[in-house]
Formats: sequence, structure tokens, C-alpha cells
Amino acid sequence: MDNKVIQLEQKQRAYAQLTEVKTQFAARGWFPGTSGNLSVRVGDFHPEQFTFAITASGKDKAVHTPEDYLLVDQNGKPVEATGLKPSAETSIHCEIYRLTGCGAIFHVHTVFNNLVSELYWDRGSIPVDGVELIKAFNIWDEEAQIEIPIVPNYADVPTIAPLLEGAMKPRIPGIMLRKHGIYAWGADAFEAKRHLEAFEFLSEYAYRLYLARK
Ligand SMILES: CSC[C@@H](O)[C@@H](O)C(=O)COP(=O)(O)O
Ligand SMILES: [Zn+2]
Repeated sequence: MDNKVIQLEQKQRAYAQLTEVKTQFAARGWFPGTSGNLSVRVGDFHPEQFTFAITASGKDKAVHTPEDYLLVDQNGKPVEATGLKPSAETSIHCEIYRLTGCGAIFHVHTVFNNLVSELYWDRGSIPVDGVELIKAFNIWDEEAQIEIPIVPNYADVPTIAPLLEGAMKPRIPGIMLRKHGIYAWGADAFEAKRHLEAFEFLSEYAYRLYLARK
């Protein structure tokens, strides 16, 4: 098959996956005030060259339009002529793909992820001990103890990306931005969604446990 046809099919598949996830997360109220962004990688991966489909900036993610997504390259630049602006946080997606080679990245702002990112800010990570849902990260140790890393949030988004590499923890497919939200990733959209849902569950658990112990 013609390369162009293959690329068009890959793009359409990525857009369809984004719409499915966007619909489900929107129904849970995970995109308040146009917050959040989603991306799915398209085609081959090389740390210095890759392409991904990402949500356009500032859209109401509970509404579906033909202008919801665009394709960008490893530098976050659109690869096709478009009037759409990629997410303001595209540089974070670029860096996560470059570092992990993952296939999808989902970002949401919720009250629970904001709360725990602040409560555990001084520690630099959110501890979770022995909770069953840790297995969603493919961590099967008995009474596994994990730490979900937290990085600072800056208004100048491109200054956040260089902090990710030093903060990421092996085996933990996500990172918290202080008083901002969670980024979760996976080999594909299915896995990234499972990881994000687990982070949300564990954020609520960590917050409620913190209160219960006070
Ligand atoms: C409107 S508050 C949220 C934004 O500042 C940002 O953090 C966010 O997640 C969405 O930005 P976007 O440019 O639409 O991808
Ligand atoms: Zn955000």
C-alpha cells in the first residue's frame, strides 16, 4: 500500500483512539475548564524522530469537533498545514516520548491529584504502600511500595520538560506536576488509560489515608 495511505490510516486510528478516551474521561469530569491534554504516537519511533497526534490547545474536551487534534513532530511542530495550535503542554509530551518511547500520554487535572501533589511536595513524591491497584503498573511485588514523583509547575511550560528525566522513577509510568495534574503514559492508549486510572485511584486513596491518619 502507498505510504501516504498508510499514514492517513494511522492518523485516523490515532484520532479515533483519542476520541474514545476523551469521551470517557470527559464523562468523569476529568477535563474541568478545558484543562488536560491527550496524545497518541503515530508510526515508527526514534528518540530523535517521531510523530504524534495531540489535542489542540484550549478546546472544550467534552465536545467533539473535526478540529480536536493535529499531528506534530518530536519538537512539537505541526507536520501538516493547519490553523490549529497544539496543546500548550506539547513540550512535556515530546520529552516523555523521547525518554520512554511510549505510545500514548494522557494528562488530567483532578482535585485529588492536585491535593496529593501539594501534601507530599516536600517529600518530592507520593508514597503508596501495598495497594492492590499498584499491579496496574505491572508491579507484582508482595506489599509493593511505590513513590509517585512530583515536579514543580511553572507558567513557562518549556522549563518543565528538562526536569522530567531527573524526577522519573523506574517502573512508575507517570509524573505529577505540583498543584497542576498528572501525566501518565503507556505502550499504547489502552495501557496509558489503565495507568492514568490507577494514578487517580491511588491519588484519592493517598489523600483519604493522609486525612484518616491525622
Ligand atoms: C485552562 S487550565 C489548563 C491549562 O493551563 C493546561 O494545564 C492544560 O492542561 C490544558 O492546556 P491545553 O493547551 O488545552 O492542552
Ligand atoms: Zn495541564
